[in-house]
Amino acid sequence: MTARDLEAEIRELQRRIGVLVEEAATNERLLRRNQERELTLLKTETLAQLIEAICDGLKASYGLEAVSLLLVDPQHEIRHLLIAEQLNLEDFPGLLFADSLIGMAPQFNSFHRPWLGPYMGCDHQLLFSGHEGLRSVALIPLGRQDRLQGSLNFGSADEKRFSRHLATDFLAHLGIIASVSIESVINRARLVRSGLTDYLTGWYNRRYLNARLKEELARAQRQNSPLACLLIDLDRFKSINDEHGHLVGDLALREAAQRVDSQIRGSDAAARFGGDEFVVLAPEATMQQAMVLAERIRRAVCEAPLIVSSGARVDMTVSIGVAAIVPSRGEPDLKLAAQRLLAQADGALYRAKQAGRNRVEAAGCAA
Ligand SMILES: Nc1nc2c(ncn2[C@@H]2O[C@H](COP(=O)(O)OP(=O)(O)OP(=O)(O)O)[C@@H](O)[C@H]2O)c(=O)[nH]1
Repeated sequence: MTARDLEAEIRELQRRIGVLVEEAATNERLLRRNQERELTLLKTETLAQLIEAICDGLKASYGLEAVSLLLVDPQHEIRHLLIAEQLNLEDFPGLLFADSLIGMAPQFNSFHRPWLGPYMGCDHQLLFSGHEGLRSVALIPLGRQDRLQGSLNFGSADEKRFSRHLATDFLAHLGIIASVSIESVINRARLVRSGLTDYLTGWYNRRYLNARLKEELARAQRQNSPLACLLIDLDRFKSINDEHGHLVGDLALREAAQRVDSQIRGSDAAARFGGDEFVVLAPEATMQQAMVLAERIRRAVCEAPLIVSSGARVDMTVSIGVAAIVPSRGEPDLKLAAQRLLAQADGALYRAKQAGRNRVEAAGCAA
C-alpha cells in the first residue's frame, strides 16, 4: 500500500468517525429530550395537568397532528374525579372514555405492543374524530401487569412517520411512563376525594361543604344572585337506632340521603354535615324557591317507610331550616357570611323541631 493510499484510508476513517460522532450526539439529544418529556409526565400532580401534558404537550413536542388518550372507565370513576377537580371535559377533545377497548379499533383485539401503521378511517376514526388528513398512526397500549387501562394514540400527516417496520421500543417505554403517571395521579385524586367524602352515604362531607360554601358565596356575590342553604335533620333518629339497632340506623341514613338526592339538581351541592344532619346549597335559588325545594324534600323522605330485610318498617321524617342570602358587593368577609347563612338555617331548623318536627321553617332573609 502506498503512502497516498494510506492517507486516503485514514481520511475515509476520519470521515466515518465524524459521522458516527454526529449520530451519537443526535441520539443523545433525542434521548435527553425524551427523558425530559417523560419527566414532565411523571412530575404532574393532578389528572388535569397530566391530561394536558399528554394531549397538548406530546402533540407539540413530537410535532404531531393529533394525540388522543383513551381511558377505560366502566364505572365512570375517572370522569367523576376529573369533574371533582373542576375540569371541563369539553376542553379536552382528545380525551376519550370507553367501557372497554374492544370495538374502539380492531388493533385493540390483541394489544400488547405499540401498533404502527397507516391511518384507516374505518378503523381509527373513533380515536381521532374531528381530524382530517392523517396518514399514519401509532397506538400505544397503556397498562401494567396485563391490565389494559387504555391507549395513547398518535396521528401524523406523514405516512412514513409511523410505519410497520419501525422499532417500537421507545413508544412502549413512553406507554409505561404514561401508565405509571396516570395510575399515580388517579390514586392521588382518590385520596384527596376520600378526605372530602362521607364513607356511609358517599356524599361530600362537612370539610368539602365549607370550602364549596365559600366558592358559591363568591360566585353569588360576583353575579349578584341569591344562594339558599337547607339544613336537614332526621327527626328522632336516636330512637330509630335504639329501636332497630345501629345498622338499620345506617340504612335509614343512606336511604334518607338518596331521597334528598332525588329531589336536587346537579348544580346544587349536598353534603352530610354531621351524624343525622345534611346540607343542600342551592345556587341562584331565592328563599321562595328554596322553600318549595325543602317541602319537596320533606315529602320525599316521609312518603314511604323504609322496609328493612327483617321486615321491620322504619318511618322517617325530617325537619328543615332554610336560609337564603344575596351577598352584597361590599361584603368583605365571605367566611363570616358563610357562618351567618349556616347559623340562620340552624335557627330555622331549631324552630322546625320546636314546632313539632316533620316541617320546614324559613329564616329571615339576610342582606
Ligand atoms: N346509625 C347511626 N347513627 C348515628 C350516626 N351518626 C350519628 N348517629 C346517631 O344519630 C343520633 C342523632 O341524634 P340527635 O340529632 O341528637 O337527636 P334525634 O334523636 O335525631 O332527635 P331530634 O333531632 O331532636 O329530632 C345520635 O343518637 C347519634 O348516635 C351514624 O353514622 N349511624
